[in-house]
Amino acid sequence: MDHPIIQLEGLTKRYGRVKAVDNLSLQIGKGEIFGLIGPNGAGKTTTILMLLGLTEPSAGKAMVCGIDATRHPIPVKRKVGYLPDSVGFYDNLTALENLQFIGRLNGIPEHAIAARARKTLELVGLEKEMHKKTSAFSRGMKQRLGLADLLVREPEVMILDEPTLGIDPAGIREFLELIRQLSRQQGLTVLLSSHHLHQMQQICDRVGIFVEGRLLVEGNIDTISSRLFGKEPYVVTVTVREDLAVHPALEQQLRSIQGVQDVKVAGHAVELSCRTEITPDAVRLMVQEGLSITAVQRKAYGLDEIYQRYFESNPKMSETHGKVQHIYP
Ligand SMILES: Nc1ncnc2c1ncn2[C@@H]1O[C@H](COP(=O)(O)OP(=O)(O)OP(=O)(O)O)[C@@H](O)[C@H]1O
Repeated sequence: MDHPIIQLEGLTKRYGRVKAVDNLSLQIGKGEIFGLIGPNGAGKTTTILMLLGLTEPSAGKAMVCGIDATRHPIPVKRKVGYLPDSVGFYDNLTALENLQFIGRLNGIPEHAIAARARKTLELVGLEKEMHKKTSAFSRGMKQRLGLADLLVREPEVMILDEPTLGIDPAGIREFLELIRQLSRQQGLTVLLSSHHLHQMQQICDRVGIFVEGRLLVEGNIDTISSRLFGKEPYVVTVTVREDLAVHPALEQQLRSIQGVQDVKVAGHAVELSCRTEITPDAVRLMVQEGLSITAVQRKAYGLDEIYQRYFESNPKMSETHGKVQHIYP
């Protein structure tokens, strides 16, 4: 990577006997959206705290925008905006007043504060609500205001910890889209920590999977997926209108198609596992048998499956021998 904005080298944090973060090395480039994924206690928050200079590492280094976060925490805080999972505001002030107050605290010149606060509220989609008191704000509106609170300081890096917690589904979509736009339009680097794998899949350019303080794998989701599941059979589910109990011969007919490894018939659906793409052959056969196809769905291996493979069944952990897998496209 040419110009990493975040550079972690051998970063380690011990709390007594617990290694909350264990020898973490990672680089994140300008404008990237990077997702930190892992079960509770994996070390995500501790990593964030070290990046912000709020916790001192036991070993290793965290550099942000070329600044050592441990030695120079104050200049780092000027470059990094942190959105915790829940943000507090002065309830008796309006959104605009809250933001102006934050601007003043952060040394924005008085003549520039009002215009910058308004512009930022427009950017996060709160232009209509800027004169409302924040006591009347919903959770989603508060998260947007949290984002504005961070953006008004014009950071280079945004660190967001579970930013969509408690927001409704439509609000989540809009919020994620907003983060993506900000990153793309302003070249903002985003570090996102979340347990919501679907959301992470939608928004992240790269993810890192943590467990017990160690980074097990990092890379682009599609690339990790094809590495992990590239040799798996294709799994296709074909659904029909008819009850397949009255077609007892179908299973055997499908098994005779070349490339088919397994066939499971249940109710109105057939699940085919195959070495090659045989969906057209299977569908043709089923139509010839007089069946009415209502859906054909190929199994996709996304972040959910990757996560499951890494922790819940855990088969790959021993193969990594404690080394991180850097997976490049
Ligand atoms: N101040 C502390 N004192 C002692 N142990 C701590 C402290 N902070 C974190 N830990 C321990 O460090 C480990 C990593 O915790 P951390 O909060 O970084 O995990 P996390 O991945 O952010 O988890 P979550 O998803 O629950 O937020 C855990 O075992 C935790 O108990």
